[in-house]
Amino acid sequence: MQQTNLFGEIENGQSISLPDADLRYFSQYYQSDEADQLFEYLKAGTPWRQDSIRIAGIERQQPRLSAWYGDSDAEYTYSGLHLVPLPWSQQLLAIKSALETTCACHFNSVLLNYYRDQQDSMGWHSDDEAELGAMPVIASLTFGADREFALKHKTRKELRYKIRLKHGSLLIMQGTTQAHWLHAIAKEKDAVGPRINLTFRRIFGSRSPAK
Ligand SMILES: O=C(O)CCC(=O)C(=O)O
Ligand SMILES: [Fe+2]
Repeated sequence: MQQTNLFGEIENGQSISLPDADLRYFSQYYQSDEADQLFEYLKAGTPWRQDSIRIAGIERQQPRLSAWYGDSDAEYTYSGLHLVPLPWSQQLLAIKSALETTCACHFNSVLLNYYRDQQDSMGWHSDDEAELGAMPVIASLTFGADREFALKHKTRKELRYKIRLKHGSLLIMQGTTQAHWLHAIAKEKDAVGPRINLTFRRIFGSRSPAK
């Protein structure tokens, strides 16, 4: 993790100012050698699955691999897919603890997504499921290839934003971001190497409160 200054802030955090959103970006939350190690560890050490989800009654394989870790009671359902968490690894717990200090908040689960190449993607969505509460804090870490993270406002169609999330970067989405904005990772035309993204979340309504 980056050095903190006297005020406990990470030097290179920057706010992305968009209406109705609260976004902070740390382009080098992990320095490249540590980010390289985490990428290799996560790629090789995660039991990746390709789940199917049901959209408008049609069953489709997700265009990426994923895995869900968390406290044993942090179950999560979206698009008809019910996810039961894998138990935390030491590495994921260490990352979680660093992020909790940075965000001054608690997480009880993490969704890992593995985009194998330029053909893998994630469609437009908001992370606004009821289990995440009204104004979720979502901490999104990226390892591996740069991919474009696109945002569009739900009602003000002229408002769009794109950022290439870098290896070792952290994007924090909080406040009203999920209520007002959609986000996506589009397929790309040119060849792109593998990318792993981790979104740390806090699921409410689990059988016991998050520690
Ligand atoms: O891969 C990313 O950067 C986005 C992942 C995402 O939006 C999600 O897991 O909900
Ligand atoms: Fe998302």
